[in-house]
Amino acid sequence: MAQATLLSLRDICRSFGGIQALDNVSLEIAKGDIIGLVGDNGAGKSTLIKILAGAHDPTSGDVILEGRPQKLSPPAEAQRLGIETVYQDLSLIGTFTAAENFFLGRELALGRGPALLRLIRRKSMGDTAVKGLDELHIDIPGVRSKTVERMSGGQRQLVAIARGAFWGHKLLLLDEPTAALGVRESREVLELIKRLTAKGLTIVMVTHNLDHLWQVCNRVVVMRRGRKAADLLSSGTNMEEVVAYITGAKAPMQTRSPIGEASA
Ligand SMILES: Nc1ncnc2c1ncn2[C@@H]1O[C@H](COP(=O)(O)OP(=O)(O)OP(=O)(O)O)[C@@H](O)[C@H]1O
Repeated sequence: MAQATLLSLRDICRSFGGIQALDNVSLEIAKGDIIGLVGDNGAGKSTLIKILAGAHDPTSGDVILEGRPQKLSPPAEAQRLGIETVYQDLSLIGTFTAAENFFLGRELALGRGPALLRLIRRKSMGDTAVKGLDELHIDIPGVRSKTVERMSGGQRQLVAIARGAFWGHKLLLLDEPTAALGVRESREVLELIKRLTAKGLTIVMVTHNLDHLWQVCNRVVVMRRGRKAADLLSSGTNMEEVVAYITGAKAPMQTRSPIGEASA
C-alpha cells in the first residue's frame, strides 16, 4: 500500500561561502520510512540533517511538511512541529538523571514557585520519563537516581533516542547512533530503532555502517558531493551497489524517491 508523504525537500541548495554543501537535493520522506543516509566524508549528510532539524536554513528550495510549505528553523520550530534530532554528542547533561534529561528545556521544567509544587512537578516528570522508557522496553536501572555520566555509552544513547522519540512524534533524526558503541550496545540501539519503527515512527539515520543500515532501514539515500546520488529501497539493492554510488564508481541515478513501492 502506498505510504503518505510526511515531508518533501524540493531542490534544496545550501552553500557556505563558496562551498556548495547541498546542490539541488530533492527527497520525499514517507510516513513510517526508516531512511539510511550514507555518503563519504563531506558528501552533505550532516547539512541535510541540519536542514531537517531546523539548524540550517536552505539557501534555496522548499520544505513541504504534510502538504504545506514550512520553515523548519530555528530548531525550536522543528521541535514544535514534532521533529527531534539526536546528534552524536547526545545533548545530555551528565550531572542530571535520565528522567531530568527527558525534560531538558521543556515546558514542564521545574520552573519557579513553592518548593512543594516543584517537588510535585519533579515527581510527575520522573513518572513520565519512566513510563516513556518502559513503553520502549528500555530497562536501565536508576532512571530517577543515577546521573547519566555514570551510565554506559550505550545506555546514554538509549536515553537520548528514547527522549527524541518521546518528543519527536513525526520525525526522528539520528546522527550515527551506533558510531561510538560496541557490538552488544549497537545491537541494543538497533533493537530500539526497530521497536520505534514498529510504532510507526519515521526516522532518518546517518550512518557509515552499512551492516547496521541493512538491519533497520527500508530505504537508502546516498549523498555524493552535495547531490543525491541514489535513492533506493534496501530490498531492491545490495551493499556492493550502495558502495559503488558512495564512491562514484556508479554514476548518480536520475532519482525519484521510491515512495509507494514495496517496503522492506
Ligand atoms: N558550517 C559550515 N561552514 C563551512 N562549510 C561547511 C559547514 N558545514 C559543512 N560545510 C561543508 O559542506 C560540505 C558538506 O559537509 P557535511 O558536514 O554536510 O558532510 P557530511 O557528509 O556530513 O560529512 P562527514 O561524514 O564528514 O560528517 C563539506 O565540504 C563541509 O566542509
